[in-house]
Amino acid sequence: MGEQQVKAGLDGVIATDTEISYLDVENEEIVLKGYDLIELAEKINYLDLVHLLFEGSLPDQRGRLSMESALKKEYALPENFFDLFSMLPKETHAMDAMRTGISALAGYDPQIDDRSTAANRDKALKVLAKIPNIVANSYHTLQGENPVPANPDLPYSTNFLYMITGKEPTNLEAETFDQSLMVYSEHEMPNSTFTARVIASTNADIYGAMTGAVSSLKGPLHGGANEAVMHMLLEAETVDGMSKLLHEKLRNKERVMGFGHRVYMKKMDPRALLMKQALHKLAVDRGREDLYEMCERGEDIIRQEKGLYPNLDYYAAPVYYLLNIPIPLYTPIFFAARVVGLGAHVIEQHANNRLYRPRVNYTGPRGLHPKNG
Ligand SMILES: CC(=O)SCCNC(=O)CCNC(=O)[C@H](O)C(C)(C)COP(=O)(O)OP(=O)(O)OC[C@H]1O[C@@H](n2cnc3c(N)ncnc32)[C@H](O)[C@@H]1OP(=O)(O)O
Ligand SMILES: O=C([O-])CC(=O)C(=O)O
Repeated sequence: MGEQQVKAGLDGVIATDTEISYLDVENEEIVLKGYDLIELAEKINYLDLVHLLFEGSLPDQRGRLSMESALKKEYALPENFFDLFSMLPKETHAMDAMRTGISALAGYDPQIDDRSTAANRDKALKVLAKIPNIVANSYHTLQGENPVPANPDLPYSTNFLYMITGKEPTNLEAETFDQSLMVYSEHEMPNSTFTARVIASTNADIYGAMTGAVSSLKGPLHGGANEAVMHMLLEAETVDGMSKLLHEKLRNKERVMGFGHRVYMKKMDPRALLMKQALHKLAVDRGREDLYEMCERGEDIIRQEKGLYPNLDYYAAPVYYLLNIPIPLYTPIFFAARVVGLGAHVIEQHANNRLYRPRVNYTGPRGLHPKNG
């Protein structure tokens, strides 16, 4: 095999054919099954989008109700499941607790070794049904709080937010949270989706693929950035504080969390723009226009100084803050929203599988020999 040029970070490398989604950078469109994700996020709700990704079409009223009722039947976790979380050290990060929960679900699924599209869809729906319970209640358990039981009278995403905060959300809160789940739902081939597909390509099961994806998503260069953004905003405290902090970070050549993207790099992430608008509405509602102004100031500075634009995590973080969501749950929520996208990718991988097994450009020594004895 002759030497081939390595693309660091597989930048620009095409990993697979897919019918799920595509980042059309030229036209600034995130294509999801033929639709524009932003238009979907403005017009439909999260469960409609789940229907689109799993069934291939937007639902009518009957399809919507039947998907919601199928999910509700699967809300409950196996008996004594929360004991798992009470055994973990109190310091365990919410992402690690969630990863443990998803991994543990594998043993309860009699269909685990069935990789057919129908069985994989059932399994992905089960994870989707149970993920609000795992995210909210692994956290509550680790905090020494009582689990918040699901309220099946609420719509799926409203119930998710309710289980996190323990309070029934207002319409504005519920709609904003639902929209955030939509913009986080699927994004072509990020590191976590690639991880899931690589794992699935060994014919491993969907729980294994998703557990691996959680580990990938936790990293601060990926999903972990939303938490880091909120810590930065809290450290900055004020609009002027934001200027000071960012200039200091730039002087120290630090990466500023929530900015830049492998694919958008020179353009604003359209999902960030939608969350920016959502933040404005919430900030006005809460009398926290200062938080919105801090974010705008940060956006201006990083564009002027580095030519970089915010990604989704930059504006999702303050949105979650104003929804009274604890910061350690920001990345688990990102993952929960992405279960649908990951599920679709594992289904597609198993339906037309070839093992991922690339080669290397070896740069180490050759011809060495161990000494005898
Ligand atoms: C929803 C999501 O998961 S979106 C991603 C969330 N992650 C973040 O917000 C973390 C901050 N951002 C970053 O670290 C990067 O922009 C990434 C990881 C998202 C993309 O990285 P890559 O495509 O690999 O770009 P790379 O790391 O090579 O950066 C290219 C250049 O831009 C600079 N750069 C990129 N992002 C940033 C940033 N956020 N702050 C400061 N400089 C940056 C790099 O320092 C580098 O400069 P150099 O060429 O002078 O060394
Ligand atoms: O696409 C990426 O590399 C990261 C990202 O924005 C996402 O996963 O939503």
